[in-house]
Amino acid sequence: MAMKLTKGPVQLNGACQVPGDKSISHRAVMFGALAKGRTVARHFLFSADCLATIGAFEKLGVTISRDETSVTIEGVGFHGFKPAKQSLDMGNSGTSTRLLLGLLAKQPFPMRFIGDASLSQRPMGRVLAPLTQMGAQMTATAGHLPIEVASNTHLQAIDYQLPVASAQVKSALIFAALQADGPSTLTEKLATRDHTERMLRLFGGDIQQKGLALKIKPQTNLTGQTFTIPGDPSSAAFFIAAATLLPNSEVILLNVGLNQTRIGFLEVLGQMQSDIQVIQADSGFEPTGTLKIKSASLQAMHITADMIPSIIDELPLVALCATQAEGVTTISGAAELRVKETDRIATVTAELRKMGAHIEEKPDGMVITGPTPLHAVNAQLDSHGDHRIAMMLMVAALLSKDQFTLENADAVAVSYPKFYEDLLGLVN
Ligand SMILES: O=C(O)C1=C[C@@H](OP(=O)(O)O)[C@@H](O)[C@H](O)C1
Ligand SMILES: C=C(OP(=O)(O)O)C(=O)O
Repeated sequence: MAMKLTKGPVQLNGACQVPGDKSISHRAVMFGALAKGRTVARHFLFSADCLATIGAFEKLGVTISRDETSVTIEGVGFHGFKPAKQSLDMGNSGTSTRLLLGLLAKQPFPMRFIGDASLSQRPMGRVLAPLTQMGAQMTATAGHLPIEVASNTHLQAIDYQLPVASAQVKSALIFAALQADGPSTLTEKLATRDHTERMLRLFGGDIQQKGLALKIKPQTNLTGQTFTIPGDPSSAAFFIAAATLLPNSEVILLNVGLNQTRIGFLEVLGQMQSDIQVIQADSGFEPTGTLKIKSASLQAMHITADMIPSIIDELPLVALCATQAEGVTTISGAAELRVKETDRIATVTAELRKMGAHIEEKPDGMVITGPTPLHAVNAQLDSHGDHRIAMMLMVAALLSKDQFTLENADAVAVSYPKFYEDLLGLVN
């Protein structure tokens, strides 16, 4: 599908509530299935990625029902899954694949994991290596999907230093460690999103944290819960960027997740001199709040490796903001961007260059010189099938005020099916 707009607007105004957090929605289904009893997750994100997680559990015999905004999971416990008659199709979702490989590493029946063309090129060795060390029986083709998981009845505890900063790897190993034969220790290089740890505690589990080290005891007695999922800060980021960059804008975003491991984009924009007011709400199992964003003139900044995990999914937008900021912005230590839905260093550079941006590609980041006006006419913008690139380019195209076409615009279905509707609803 190609998105076409005939005339770019000049400002964004109004209030919006972005859909539920993608990372937390995946985990709600996973913990809901593993627990005993019923789980109800409100403000659930019904996007293609989360539907892949739901579909996998349904194939494993879990009953999951939904209404417009919530999902209900009838938990079966760690030992209640039934052999799937078909392959488990992970679609485009790295989170579903990696977390489920850990969660399902000890089942007394074989499984086959498959995914779409993009997912089938993404590295899975990062979870297969430690899971195999724990005793899981998994076979991939050169570290990629499809993956055959053999029947397995034993997992050994592990003491593991994560070589990449990845919440997906950490979470896969937490799920496996819950089913191991003794306590496991996982140590991170940099703090990554901690939604798995928080949700484990919410479901009655225990996980000890000391600095960057996690200690997990074997435990399979989780209890179903009812809770509300906060708005996804990574989806909110598109509105934050658009309101900041489009002059005379003022946007209020309600019920946005403000977990410390996810607010790097707010911190980066703050350092770039944005105008964002954060009103914290009462903290539940995940902190949330309201954001009020006004237009601002941005200044360049240097983004280094230690900041990357908390802005990993927002980096395409950081690059866009940098094209409008005064000075030279550098992003380094972000090589992980190369193994996302697309090589996001390459796609961001290529697409924003088409619009006239000054961006230089580096092996682990980008160097962006601003401010430069962006032009979308005849740019033939293309998301390359990557949802975050599609949404970033939509914001970039609004800035250009030009008529434009965005190829593969429907990629937004992966994390935010109603993105265009919500964004254009604030345009005036
Ligand atoms: O754990 C998660 O829910 C996620 C972790 C991150 O991936 P990595 O762990 O591969 O960095 C992030 O990019 C992805 O969108 C969601
Ligand atoms: C990288 C992402 O997701 P996943 O790894 O789950 O495909 C993302 O949503 O930007």
